[in-house]
Amino acid sequence: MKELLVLDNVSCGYKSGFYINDINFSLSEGIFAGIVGPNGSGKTTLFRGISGDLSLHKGAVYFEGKDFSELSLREKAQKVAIVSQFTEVADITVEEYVLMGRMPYRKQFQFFDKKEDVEIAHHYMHLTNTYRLKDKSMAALSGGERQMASIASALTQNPRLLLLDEPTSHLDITHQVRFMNLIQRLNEELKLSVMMIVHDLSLAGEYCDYLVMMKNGRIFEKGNPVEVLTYENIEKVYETVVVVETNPVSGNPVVFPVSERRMKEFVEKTKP
Ligand SMILES: Nc1ncnc2c1ncn2[C@@H]1O[C@H](COP(=O)(O)OP(=O)(O)OP(=O)(O)O)[C@@H](O)[C@H]1O
Repeated sequence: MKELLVLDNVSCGYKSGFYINDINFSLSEGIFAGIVGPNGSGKTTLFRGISGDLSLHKGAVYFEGKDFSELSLREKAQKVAIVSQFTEVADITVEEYVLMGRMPYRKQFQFFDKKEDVEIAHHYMHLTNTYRLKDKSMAALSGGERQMASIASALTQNPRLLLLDEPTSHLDITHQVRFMNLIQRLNEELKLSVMMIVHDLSLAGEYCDYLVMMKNGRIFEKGNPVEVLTYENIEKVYETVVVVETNPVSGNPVVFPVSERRMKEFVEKTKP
């Protein structure tokens, strides 16, 4: 399959000290990829390096074979859309906010939204169940609703790759699963490639084709969920005891935490 995104020995970070280093992986077109790793391991920094928000200290990011840093802002926005963890919101309506996703397609001196842009925005608002909030102010939405409006806005950009920074963090389990199913459908039906930062390892295992596991600014492991989500890898990276089982329906790995007390009892019971 064609390679969409290639990270070649990427290093980037902040003057104050934190850097991600030696990042190498490639994503094929149509992939649903996940980034996992503990708090502070560099997942968001990696996203910022890919999008060009942070300049690279070393290495390069290639998108469809071209050096991504050499594309114009407009070209970048037509290829990659990012939904970040904390969306800053102005006091504008949900519809106005979602329509902002069409900016990269506006012609110079085009001051009004074209009918086609409004249709595209409404289509994605229906898909994300945010059309009902169309006239509400972004500032008056719940965290989960705001996240869905951000997704709608990102989709109206018609990107080739959607980068999602912890999109399920504000959602209850019903909405988490609904959201992941929606992204899975978009991935399959629109051939939209997706890379998502996911904290819930079982969700990552169930939905992603490919995982990159980060630790202290480096890739600890990459591959399919079965290769990456082993209890040995998780214990080394998260310094937490877990049990990994196989989901009987999907065959994907499911990760269970084990409390300190139960672990002690288990060790006592199984002592020879
Ligand atoms: N703007 C910044 N300036 C300086 N340091 C930063 C900045 N943003 C993040 N960092 C630091 O870089 C490190 C990695 O942060 P990053 O946000 O990439 O981690 P993460 O894996 O996404 O974490 P989380 O799971 O908590 O969101 C952290 O130690 C953080 O404090």
